[in-house]
Amino acid sequence: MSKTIVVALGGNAILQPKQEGTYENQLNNVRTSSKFLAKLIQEGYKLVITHGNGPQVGNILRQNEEAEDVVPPMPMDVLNGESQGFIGYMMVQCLQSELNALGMDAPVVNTLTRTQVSQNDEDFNDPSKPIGTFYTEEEAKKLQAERNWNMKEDSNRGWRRVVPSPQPINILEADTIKQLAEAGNVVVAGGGGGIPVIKKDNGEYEGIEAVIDKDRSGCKLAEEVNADVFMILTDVDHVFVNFGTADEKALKDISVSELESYVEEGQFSKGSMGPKVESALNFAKNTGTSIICSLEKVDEAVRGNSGTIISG
Ligand SMILES: Nc1ncnc2c1ncn2[C@@H]1O[C@H](COP(=O)(O)OP(=O)(O)O)[C@@H](O)[C@H]1O
Ligand SMILES: NC(=O)OP(=O)(O)O
Repeated sequence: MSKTIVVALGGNAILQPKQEGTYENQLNNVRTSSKFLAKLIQEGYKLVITHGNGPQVGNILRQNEEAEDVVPPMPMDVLNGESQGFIGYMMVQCLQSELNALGMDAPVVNTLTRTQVSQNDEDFNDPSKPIGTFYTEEEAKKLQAERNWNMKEDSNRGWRRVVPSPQPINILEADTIKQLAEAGNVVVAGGGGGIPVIKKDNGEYEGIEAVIDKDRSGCKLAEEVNADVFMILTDVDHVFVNFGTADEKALKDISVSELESYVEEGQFSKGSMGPKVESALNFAKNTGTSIICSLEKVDEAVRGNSGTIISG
């Protein structure tokens, strides 16, 4: 039986920090990403793809705020839903066309996905999720003072607005996603970490304003669909220790306990590599193999020849 891989595709793969952010920019990036993802399908893996939305949801939020005098702004859970539709649409178009070009006829579907979170999550008091574009420190401090935005430095790449990012508890559509994948569909799901919802006392779900980290929700999704492998695709070939210093060292094959000791040293930053390592560790501890690698080397990594490969 063919193995199932859940892939979490980095926001960088859809919109790079230095790009303007036009539809054409993003469509081209998704087209390129699809070529790499199609290799996994060509090799016979069942694929569930989740993706980031940090740049996009930040831009949609900005559009809502700038136009608030003429169009009523929508809450952030709705904006997450919009970004799932927008990015999911591009992924379905590009991946389907790439598969057809390779002579494969697997249907590609995008599933609107909700992720349950807790309204008591500590990130609501100290937001950590960077969204939207990058600013200089001076611009960031001005925006913080004038617009009351919460601004933080993002992995030495500049300053960004941050919003609450609660831990995912449960992927509400997981069973449907699993059935779709088992039936031979390529499934795009849980985009932007899923639409954050809380469960009320009467058992109903209600949206809450936040952006869930897609690596964390991707791990939950991988657990809930019983994936064999959880791959986090980003723009670096490996996880590094002493990242950005003269002593930096790439991690290749690594055990859970060794990687945990680097986490305890504080090697991985909160808004970028931290959640990836945390999510990869959780999956490797409880379920299967985790791989953090670059999108471009995804097929090498799945064969064990690139990336940081974490096993129990
Ligand atoms: N220890 C580390 N090892 C590798 N990359 C790191 C590390 N710490 C921070 N990074 C940064 O994390 C970035 C990837 O995180 P992020 O931009 O959030 O990814 P994505 O958008 O692809 O999900 C890399 O481009 C790199 O600059
Ligand atoms: N939601 C999310 O994790 O987005 P990015 O990967 O773009 O930060």
